[in-house]
Amino acid sequence: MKIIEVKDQQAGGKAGFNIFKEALADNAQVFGLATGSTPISIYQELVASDVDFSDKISINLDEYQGLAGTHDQSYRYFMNQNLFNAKPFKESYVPNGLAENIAEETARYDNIIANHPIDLQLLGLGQNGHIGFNEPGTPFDSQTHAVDLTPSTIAANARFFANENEVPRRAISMGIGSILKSKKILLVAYGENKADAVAAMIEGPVTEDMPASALQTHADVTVIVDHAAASKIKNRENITVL
Ligand SMILES: N[C@@H]1[C@@H](O)[C@H](O)[C@@H](COP(=O)(O)O)O[C@@H]1O
Repeated sequence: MKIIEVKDQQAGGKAGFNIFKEALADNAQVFGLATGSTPISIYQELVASDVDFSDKISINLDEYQGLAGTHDQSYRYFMNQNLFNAKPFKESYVPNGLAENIAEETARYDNIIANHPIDLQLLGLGQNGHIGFNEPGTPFDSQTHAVDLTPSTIAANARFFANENEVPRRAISMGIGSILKSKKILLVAYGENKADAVAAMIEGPVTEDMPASALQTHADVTVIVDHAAASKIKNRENITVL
């Protein structure tokens, strides 16, 4: 893994933006995208730039079950607000949170991923080490699946809702197996509350108890962290400090 340590989220946004630019220069066609507060500074850099995604495809990691794309906490809505309205793609896929037949929806999504191999996958990191909504215990070969969110994820995501009761209990997520098929992966994490998960992801055992540790098995992963998120990494020789 290539580890880049930056001063703050703004600097992380610029470093992440450069990786998107490199991918575009390398003829990337399909971008795997993420939600949460972490990717916002990268999206701001993309929106402010002359980057053109109008002939590219995006595939998002996940969506809450039960929320329409027009709900202001749905991930479709988040993506429209933070990126797609300003930088439209030729096609932007997000799981359908209102799908009645979940098996059909997950199969449809797997088909989309199979038909559009992801060139660059952007990831945030849950405090418990989740990537997308792949909670601890998710098999490393998983495809798109329905997820029961853990109490810690529900509590962590409650900050975006009026109260914890309004946080959906279930989601649809791209699987770890699908994420690992991406040509290149960029994971971003900021803040002290991510420091344990960051260290475990990079230096801990590769175990399904720590979903992000699966990234140790991938050949092309870049991690962008701020000082606080990097603070528990033991081997500092591998870190490029910008
Ligand atoms: N499903 C998303 C993840 O994809 C994201 O990485 C995580 C961290 O969010 P934040 O970046 O706001 O810390 O939140 C949610 O659970």
